[in-house]
Amino acid sequence: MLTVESLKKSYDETAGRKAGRHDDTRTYAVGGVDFEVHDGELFTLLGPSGCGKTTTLRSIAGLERPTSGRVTLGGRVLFDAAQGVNMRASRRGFGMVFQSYAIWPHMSVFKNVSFPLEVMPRAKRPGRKEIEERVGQVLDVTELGSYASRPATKLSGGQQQRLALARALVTHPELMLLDEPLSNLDAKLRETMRFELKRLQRELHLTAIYVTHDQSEALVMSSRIAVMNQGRIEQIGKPREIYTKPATRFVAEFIGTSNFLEGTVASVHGQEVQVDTEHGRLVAHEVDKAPAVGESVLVSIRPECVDLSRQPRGNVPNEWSGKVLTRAFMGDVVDHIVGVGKLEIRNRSNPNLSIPPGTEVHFSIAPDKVTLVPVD
Ligand SMILES: Nc1ncnc2c1ncn2[C@@H]1O[C@H](COP(=O)(O)OP(=O)(O)OP(=O)(O)O)[C@@H](O)[C@H]1O
Repeated sequence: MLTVESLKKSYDETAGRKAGRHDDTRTYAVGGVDFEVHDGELFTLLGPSGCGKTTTLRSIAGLERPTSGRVTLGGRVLFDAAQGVNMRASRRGFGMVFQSYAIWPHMSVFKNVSFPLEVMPRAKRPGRKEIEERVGQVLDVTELGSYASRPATKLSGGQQQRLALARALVTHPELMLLDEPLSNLDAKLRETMRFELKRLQRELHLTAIYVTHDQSEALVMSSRIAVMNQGRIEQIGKPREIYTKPATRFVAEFIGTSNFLEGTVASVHGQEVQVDTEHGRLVAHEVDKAPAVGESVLVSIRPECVDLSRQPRGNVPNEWSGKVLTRAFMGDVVDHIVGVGKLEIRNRSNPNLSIPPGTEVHFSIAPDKVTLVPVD
């Protein structure tokens, strides 16, 4: 539905002009990103502060003029640097919700939502009756129906956030652009709103681009995630893929926690790869892109895939032993740090298994949970 091709944005245009075409010394906030957003999808741009998420979103919205690249929506060209096309933001017809949800404080809840329809150009503006119907509908789906006549400022934070959403939805936008819309809410409300937003997006079959630096928010809500780092996309995939098969060290580190071991490939048989590390050999199964024998790789193992036990199991692959150094109880899970020589391996278990520091233990890792990340 939406296609973004080779999008670049530098805020440093004068340096670029001085440098000329062949010696570009500009710094790029977005350094060339490509992606497609499909119909009905919630597509997330995820990455640390300053990686270029907002700049990418604002470029799609028409609020920033990209330095180069092309943006199309269903075949309609919104921006094309080469052809000199740059459609005005107001003509792109997107619904936008930002971190500061900026509802209109002097208006009622109803008026906040009806206003965008009332100020539409005369040719497009719906009649009074249709306005009432459409506002009623979006207030219902955002569960604000019973607050219609209340002043907007007399709503809780979560309700104000839903109002911002209702106001963006009422114009029936083809695409919603959401920039950290939950970041002003307290932790508990943020969690509830994640599910509400996801429900709304599904029920209304909305297509949305969602910007966040919060990896758990991205994992919960997204159809697909693009992980960004320093103005570039490191990986695009479904949440489970991004989590279980990180393509780069950055992705593995940014999403969740992981144990990392450096190793060298000892053998490859189809999708089974044996890797020698300083601390012992590991076997990995279901390796999609098998590396070559002798190649350096980074092994990534999620803490919940480290299967800890007091007794050796024997007869299982990837079984190592060590000593518990630290134990941390976190309510629903317990983490153990196990020392293997100089290496520290983090395990995450059900709290039923709680082993005190100083205990000799054994652990194994199922070969399909051993992920090999190419060395950058
Ligand atoms: N108007 C501007 N003028 C100059 N530099 C800017 C401007 N806006 C953003 N930048 C720079 O561009 C880079 C990308 O910023 P951007 O806001 O897109 O990142 P982000 O990933 O959305 O970060 P955050 O999560 O902190 O909002 C940063 O280095 C930032 O300092």
